[in-house]
Amino acid sequence: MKTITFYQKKPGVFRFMGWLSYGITPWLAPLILPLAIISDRSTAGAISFISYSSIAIISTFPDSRKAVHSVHQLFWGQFRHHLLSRQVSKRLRETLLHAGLVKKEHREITGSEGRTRRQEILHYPCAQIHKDKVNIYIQFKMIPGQTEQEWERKVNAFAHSLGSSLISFQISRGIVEITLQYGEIKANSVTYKTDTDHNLALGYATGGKLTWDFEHFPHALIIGPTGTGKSTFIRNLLVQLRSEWIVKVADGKQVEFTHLQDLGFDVATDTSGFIRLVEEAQTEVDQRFKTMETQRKNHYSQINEKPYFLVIDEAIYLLEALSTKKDKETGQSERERILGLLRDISLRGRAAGVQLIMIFQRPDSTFMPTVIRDNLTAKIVLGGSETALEMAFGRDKSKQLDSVTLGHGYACIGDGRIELFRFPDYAQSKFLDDLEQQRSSVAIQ
Ligand SMILES: Nc1ncnc2c1ncn2[C@@H]1O[C@H](COP(=O)(O)OP(=O)(O)OP(=O)(O)O)[C@@H](O)[C@H]1O
Repeated sequence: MKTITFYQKKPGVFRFMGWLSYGITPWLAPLILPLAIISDRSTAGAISFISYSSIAIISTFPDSRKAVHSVHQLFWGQFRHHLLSRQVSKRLRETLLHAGLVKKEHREITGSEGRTRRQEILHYPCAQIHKDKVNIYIQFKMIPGQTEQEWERKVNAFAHSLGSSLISFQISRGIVEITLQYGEIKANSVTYKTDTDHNLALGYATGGKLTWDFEHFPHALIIGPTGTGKSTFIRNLLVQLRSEWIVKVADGKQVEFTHLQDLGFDVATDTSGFIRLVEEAQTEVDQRFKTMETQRKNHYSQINEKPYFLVIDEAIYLLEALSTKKDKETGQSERERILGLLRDISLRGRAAGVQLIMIFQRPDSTFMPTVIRDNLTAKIVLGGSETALEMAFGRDKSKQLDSVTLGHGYACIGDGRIELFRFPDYAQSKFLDDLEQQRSSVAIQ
């Protein structure tokens, strides 16, 4: 994280010249040093010439060019950093002034000729500014006499003046903390899980990696209309599921995950397979509960069980295909029965370590009754469709969300904040290669 200096007054030209000279030091040094040290001008000139020629020759080789470039960056970067501090400070000073957050003091000043004039002195709040590749973090110390309401009313002005979006804002004990996002969230690399912790990375948010702690916030609901990168996102999740964990996949589209069968995964592609996976998962919940009861334990890890994932892709296709004809004996249709089992898993799965990951192309309350939806505590919407956001996060919260581009989504874990995040593009072929490699390395061990 870099620190940006906040100049309460416009820095003078000498400071600018000072930083500029510092910035070009590596380029001036071969000229100035020989002239300063050697009295014979022609010898000094020859040394300078040799030094510059050597730099030019060195720069033709890629490796040594890198070294020359990093020396240049070391010095020039400081000058650029000064320019950035000037620019940011200027914008902040203007914003603070227009927002009325500056204390003005008037003093009578008597000149040498004995004439008195009034001078306005501006007192800006002290500020600490830091930045990383995505965010700017500003911390202001309120001037005594200012109120929190005065700052609250003006907080958006800081985002506008720095051309960023407001991520968070907080006031406590006279300290105002503002986080602004100015850069694009980068999500270039797929996350491979190397630890055994019970969490999965969803992607990258403004504060860094966004992780889903599935132990505390069980089950995920993922909604993404076609073409929003749903399958890509799921690949990013699946690759993190450790090989000792139990993973079952119901593939409603019958294309996306069928290849996983070749790698030993239990994949169902038709209705009967889907029914089997749901029944098995629910039986697993029952059995784990029974074992926990007999052993007087209250968590699946205490009975040496591993996390169990039932991933249901394009759940609507699978649920739609289930019969709605009521059974004479039970009075329940097949669809109602399966929804009942899913509801049970969603309710009791946490303690048993059985997780549901349900993926929908379109939100539909028939196939996602509120009672199940509410128990899927990690909610993820890809592509930002209005209805999908509304269904996942509620009308009030979703109103504030902008539409997003491909590769982005919104996630809300538990009752937390809705976070904009980005996930990496991850081709099917690379995903299958990665899984194959993971499986073979486990086999070798
Ligand atoms: N994070 C990303 N960044 C850039 N491009 C992406 C990203 N995710 C997906 N894409 C691209 O978007 C296209 C659609 O991706 P994907 O097939 O995962 O979407 P989908 O929602 O599953 O679509 P469908 O429902 O039609 O299968 C692909 O060409 C993919 O390369």
